[in-house]
Amino acid sequence: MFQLIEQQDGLSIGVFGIGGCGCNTLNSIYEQRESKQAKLFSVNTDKVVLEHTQSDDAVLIGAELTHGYGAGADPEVGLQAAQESKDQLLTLINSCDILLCATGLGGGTGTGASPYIAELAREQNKPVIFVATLPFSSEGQFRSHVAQTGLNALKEHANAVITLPNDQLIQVLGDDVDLFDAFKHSNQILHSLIKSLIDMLCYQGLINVDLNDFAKIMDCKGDAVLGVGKCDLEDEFPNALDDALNNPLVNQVDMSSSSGVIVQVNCKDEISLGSYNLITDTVRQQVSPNALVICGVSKIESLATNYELLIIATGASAKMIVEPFNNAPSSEVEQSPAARVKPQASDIFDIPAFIRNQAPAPSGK
Ligand SMILES: Nc1nc2c(ncn2[C@@H]2O[C@H](COP(=O)(O)OP(=O)(O)OP(=O)(O)O)[C@@H](O)[C@H]2O)c(=O)[nH]1
Repeated sequence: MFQLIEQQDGLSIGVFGIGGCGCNTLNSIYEQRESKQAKLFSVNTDKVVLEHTQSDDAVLIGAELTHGYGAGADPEVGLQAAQESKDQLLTLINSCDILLCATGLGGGTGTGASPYIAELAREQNKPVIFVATLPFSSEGQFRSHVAQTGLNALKEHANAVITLPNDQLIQVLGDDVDLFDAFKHSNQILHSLIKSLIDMLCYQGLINVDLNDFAKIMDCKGDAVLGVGKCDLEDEFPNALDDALNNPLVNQVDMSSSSGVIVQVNCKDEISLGSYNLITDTVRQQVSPNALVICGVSKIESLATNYELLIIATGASAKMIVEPFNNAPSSEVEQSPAARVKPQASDIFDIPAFIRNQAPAPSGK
């Protein structure tokens, strides 16, 4: 259990982007952020990616171990890199009250460093929430297995882990979607989940969900789901609710098994009591009568739409599980970081880091 947290003048939220995917998400958040209440921290073993990530503070983890060349898709290297940089990570962790982290599971840095960062945060009594992508099936069984092992480790330490399987990008956006557009879309979802959390925690609500309510819900073990729905008119609430509860890009969980739920309604102006009741009743009907349901309402004039619903359910069981790993073909086992050399082209950041890293090293380097 968490100790009660004294909320001072302002809550300090640390948004951590860990590994290549996490850093891409930070770039998207940085470009669109409205307030500096949330501090953005990039964490990577890859120096070049870090230099191209927009954040308030950056930590190159494992500089001695990897020389800034990434973790080579080896989570053990990601873990050791984070352990080498424990003091710098602790400085960042201790500068915030709550950690919201974005990462991509399946590579070395995010998969290896994330559970360790979550563990450090829990030791410091800080609530820590992860939003993590799972790799495309086409990336191979080796990466799926690495991701699944990392996810299990992450769940042991983080308060809540929300997963976005990349495969669902294809199902939702279609086979023809450009890979970069698909990632942009996914990063936008990661961004919107994190932004809604920041809004809920930072704005003083009419009915307020504070950090201790939040910590209570986050303390319910099991799978977590977090969804956002938006609308301009009150009679569009059923659709917005459906969007929040059934975002096809977020791994679905069985709401009826969930033991804790936060329903947060943000509105630009006001909301009728009838609509508020409709929203909270609909959510209550989906969960067990014993579940702890906390509802909040905040007025946020800067919202892009008139209403925004945020639903966080924890302690649930997953509806969808990543296929277990059998035998990884040896050809899929990737090179060690020391054996890899990075290309230097200046337009390289048009290519997601994990694809860049699979490209053969340029000859002569
Ligand atoms: N949705 C989304 N997924 C990404 C993105 N970048 C990478 N991924 C996914 O995340 C997984 C891990 O890739 P990275 O984040 O680049 O890897 P890393 O954690 O930095 O690890 P190393 O490169 O081995 O040091 C990949 O297998 C992809 O499935 C992105 O921008 N968006």
